[in-house]
Amino acid sequence: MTALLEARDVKVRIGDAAILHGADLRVRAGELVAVVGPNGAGKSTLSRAVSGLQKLEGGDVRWSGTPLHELKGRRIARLRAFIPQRAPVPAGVTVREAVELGRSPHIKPLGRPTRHDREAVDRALTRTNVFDFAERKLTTLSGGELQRVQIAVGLAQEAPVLIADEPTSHLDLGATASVARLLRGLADDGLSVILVVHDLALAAAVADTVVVMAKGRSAATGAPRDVLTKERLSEIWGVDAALDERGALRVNWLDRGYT
Ligand SMILES: Nc1ncnc2c1ncn2[C@@H]1O[C@H](COP(=O)(O)OP(=O)(O)OP(=O)(O)O)[C@@H](O)[C@H]1O
Repeated sequence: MTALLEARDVKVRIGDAAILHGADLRVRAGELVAVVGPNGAGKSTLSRAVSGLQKLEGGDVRWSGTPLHELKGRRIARLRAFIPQRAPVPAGVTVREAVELGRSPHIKPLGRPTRHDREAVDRALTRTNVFDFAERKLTTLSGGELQRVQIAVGLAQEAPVLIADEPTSHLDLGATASVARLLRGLADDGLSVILVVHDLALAAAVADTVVVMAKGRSAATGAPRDVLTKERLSEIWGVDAALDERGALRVNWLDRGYT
């Protein structure tokens, strides 16, 4: 099957620092890919670079076969929706108004939203279970509600690939599970999802494919069980941990042999 995104040997330099120097990322239709790795490994930079939000120094990035540099503005916005780690929460804006902004790649400058645009917004509000508070201001929402709204903004864009950068990083367990179920459900429905995430237990539970980033490179890619091995968890994160027979992450939190 053709990959919707195929990124090879991605290189990014910021100032004097080589941030990425050989990262690969690929996603197929209906696949949920989790990008994991320690702090500073380059996960966010990779997700931004393949999305066209961070200048590339090298590498080959293609969306449905088209090189990224040929995809400007509305064209790239129709191929991928990017949900940033810290999306702005402007005062006075309602949930519905925020989600309507997700339609902007489809509405001509000075054009008016069509019936299809309004339906796409309603579908996104419903799918993320935020329809009931669509008229509330963003500033009144809990962290979990706000994150589901950000996903709704992405869904309203109706792009075949959704990229979410750490959508669960500030959420409690219940809100995290809700976002995890939502993203898995979207992938089961055929959307491609790239999830940048620290939580290895979550990645192991929901992902079809895990990409491990370390020191600016993609160090391993494959099914969670093949990639999140005891040896790799020890080598890259310095912890004694492994997936159990059901694929759940078990961590030996207090092992004195690891510092
Ligand atoms: N604008 C920037 N200027 C300078 N350095 C940057 C910039 N953006 C990122 N970096 C550096 O690039 C490296 C990778 O950052 P990145 O945010 O991609 O990592 P990450 O794996 O997502 O980390 P975390 O899990 O902590 O969010 C870090 O060392 C970071 O300090």
